[in-house]
Amino acid sequence: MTMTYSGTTALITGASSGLGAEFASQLAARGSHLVLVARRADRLEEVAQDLRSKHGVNVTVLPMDLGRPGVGRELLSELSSRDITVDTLINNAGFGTHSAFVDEDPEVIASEISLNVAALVDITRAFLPGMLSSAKGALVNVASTAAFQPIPGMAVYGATKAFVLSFTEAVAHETKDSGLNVLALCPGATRTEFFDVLGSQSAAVGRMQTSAQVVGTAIKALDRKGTPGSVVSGWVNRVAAGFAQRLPRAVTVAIAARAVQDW
Ligand SMILES: NC(=O)C1=CN([C@@H]2O[C@H](COP(=O)(O)OP(=O)(O)OC[C@H]3O[C@@H](n4cnc5c(N)ncnc54)[C@H](OP(=O)(O)O)[C@@H]3O)[C@@H](O)[C@H]2O)C=CC1
Ligand SMILES: N[C@@H](C=O)C(=O)O
Repeated sequence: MTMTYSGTTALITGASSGLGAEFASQLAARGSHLVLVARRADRLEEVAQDLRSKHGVNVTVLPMDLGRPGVGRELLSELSSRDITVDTLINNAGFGTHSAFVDEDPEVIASEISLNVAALVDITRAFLPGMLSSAKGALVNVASTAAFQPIPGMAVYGATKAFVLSFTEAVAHETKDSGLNVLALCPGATRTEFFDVLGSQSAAVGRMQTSAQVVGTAIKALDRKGTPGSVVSGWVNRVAAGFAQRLPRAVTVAIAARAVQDW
């Protein structure tokens, strides 16, 4: 059953680059109006202008730092004041850190948890009631294959993504009869600005996918009758995630420690 996005509105966090910009592009191509959020206003405007002219959809740009308490309510009241109702929410903004935990900067890891976990939960809580009553859209939370095992060298990042996966699958179950499709998207290494922000390319495990492949996986999963609570992008990543869930925990930690290099 193909989802109909035409005439609905999607709020996408982290839409100034990478997977967020690609979600914006694929949803606009299906006729969805957009609300784009991230910190870099110029990059959001570039994405917005391109999609307005290609697809004739309404695109609202909200430059905002989401790594602060209360962002869910702030976004909701800003959009209510503009009479914009959100049918689809793509919680995509996030970043990673890569070093031994003892060497991590306490302020940076606090921001990482605020953005990857606290903001995602807060924004979901703020918009879920409206999305449940609309029942025309989807909630997609971007987790990672990092969610399937502890990752020495990326301890905080892996834990934030394990949270996102667990949280989203639980919400998917709670809302399964509501008409809202809820999905945790688990990409493996993907060619975006993620590894530049991380400051290391050696944390990329396996063959890189493109943003188009990863977002295509999510859109396809949402189109399926009986959308799963989570989906892993790419068959190699699916096999690896399957092993990670079946092997003894000590073995998966040791494998992850070797796979993520230079920490
Ligand atoms: N690339 C990969 O290999 C993988 C990525 N992921 C996940 O995918 C998601 C998207 O990352 P990806 O596209 O790869 O990386 P990018 O670095 O390209 O995109 C990250 C996005 O998040 C936004 N962002 C970062 N910090 C904030 C903030 N404080 N407030 C608001 N927006 C913010 C950035 O915009 P701006 O700087 O303008 O604020 C940007 O739009 C993340 O959750 C990441 O963990 C998961 C698995 C693999
Ligand atoms: N899964 C990616 C990040 O989330 C990675 O391979 O590092």
